[in-house]
Amino acid sequence: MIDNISANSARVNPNEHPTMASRHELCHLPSPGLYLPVLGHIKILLNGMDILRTMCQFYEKYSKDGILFLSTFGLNIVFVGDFDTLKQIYNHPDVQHRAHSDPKKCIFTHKIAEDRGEKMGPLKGLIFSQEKTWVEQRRFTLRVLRDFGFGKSSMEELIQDEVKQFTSFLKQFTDIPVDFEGKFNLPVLNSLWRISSGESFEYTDQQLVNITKKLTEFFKKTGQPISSLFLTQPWIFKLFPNFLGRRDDMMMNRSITHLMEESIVDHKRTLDVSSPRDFIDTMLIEIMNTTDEDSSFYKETGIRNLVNTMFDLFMAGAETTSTTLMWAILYLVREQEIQSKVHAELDSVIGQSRLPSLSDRQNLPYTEAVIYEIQRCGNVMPTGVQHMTSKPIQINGFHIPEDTIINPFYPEIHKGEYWRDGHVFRPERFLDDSGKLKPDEHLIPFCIGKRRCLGEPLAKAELFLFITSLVQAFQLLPESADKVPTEEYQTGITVQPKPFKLVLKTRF
Ligand code: HEM
Repeated sequence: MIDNISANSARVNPNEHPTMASRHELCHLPSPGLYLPVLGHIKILLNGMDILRTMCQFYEKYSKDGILFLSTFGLNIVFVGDFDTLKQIYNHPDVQHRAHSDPKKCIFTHKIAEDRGEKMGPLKGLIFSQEKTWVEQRRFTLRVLRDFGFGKSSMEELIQDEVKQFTSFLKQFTDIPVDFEGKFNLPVLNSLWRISSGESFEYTDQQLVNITKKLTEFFKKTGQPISSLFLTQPWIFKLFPNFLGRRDDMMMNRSITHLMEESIVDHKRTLDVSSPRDFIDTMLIEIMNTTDEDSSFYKETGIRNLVNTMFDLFMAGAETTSTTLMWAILYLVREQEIQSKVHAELDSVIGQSRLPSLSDRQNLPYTEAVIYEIQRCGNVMPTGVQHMTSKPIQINGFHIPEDTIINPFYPEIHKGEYWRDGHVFRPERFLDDSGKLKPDEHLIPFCIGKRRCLGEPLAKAELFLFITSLVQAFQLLPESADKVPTEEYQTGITVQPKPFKLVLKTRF
């Protein structure tokens, strides 16, 4: 059960910590016990470097009714590992914020704005905005992306072009051990960039190769507990500006902002209001037509929202999709029997003379089930994206104060008790007795509720077209019989497989 608490119930003392609920209001929640000011739950810090493994152990040992409260370096987070509880919470109108209700107290979003070189303050764009700005930006982005591509055949053609280019690029690596790390970043990013800005990059574009590399590093680093210091102890970074490589992060963020700004300037110069070409043109026209000063599309505010929304699409869409594709390759290499079944299904439905298309999906239930299983086991965002309560709520009998961070806990949602053999890669769990695809609402890689992933249709199309086209063209083999890649991972916001090599053999 989830309820609102009446307006006069316990409120947060905003002086105690500027970004989150106070300690005494959270200490009744299920947690690993001893919880010190600044350091937080000391057991997390004593438990070694693998934060994800530690969290799984703690979830098993200390959670109650799907709830676990953890604090590291003063960052207090409630994790939810129960599907039904998460469904209620993430649909709740008072759990749709990303940050503190008072913009002055959003250290998290101030940091992001500062990193991006944003002079107009925090909460711009899509992922990190809330309330009016978020509603307007999300509605607009969904509509425009739908008109320009998402769910349309034009989107499919763009991705297919990219897949073709990528498959022929890979032909130079056949029959030798090859490391795939980073190889999906550019084609994935190109599909997204083509849809939103009408442009595309060369795979050899050094500036872009560097940005994608830095973005990957940034995703890895930000998932570590020590990175909580950014949010809770900003004074450290005033004293030591390059602590934890913060200056590099800022440079990386600013080069992405710069890329967006340049593209917007180019679009402004060549804009024809009667014939918008892409997302940027359409938003520029919306900005030109907006006279309401409170609108997130008004004049310079509108431009800054455009820059940040573009940044958000780039950031949210590239790393998640390419990491999922890395897990796809890993599981296909590990599971040769499953790969053979996919080959057989693709050969019988599509053959060799044409590329797979989205309309083939309905005739490829086994392949679709394999993709579901890749998303379930790969679990690329183990703690999703944070939400914050804008009012106190009651969950499963627990009081959660206003301005508390809430994250999903995917290792439990995607691999826990519900799935019985959740740690086994078994696509058949998504098929019924007659071999038809059997989706399961507990599989939620794109999350659930009002803020669920906005790029889901694009991501699903990319996963399907990249995976099927690669398997159609190649046999993916381990480097040698005794070097089968393991499911070992590198933690961060997204979880990547540890680097491994495979051998590609051309099939036709
Ligand atoms: C396999 C690929 C992907 C996965 C696993 C994924 C997963 C997620 C998750 C878990 C969230 C958080 C939802 C929440 O806060 O409740 C999210 C949000 C978001 N995703 Fe994705 N995503 C993927 C691909 C994409 C793509 C391709 C795009 C870009 C077009 C995209 C754009 C976004 C945006 C803009 C948000 C923020 C939505 C909001 O705050 O309203 N994602 N995604």
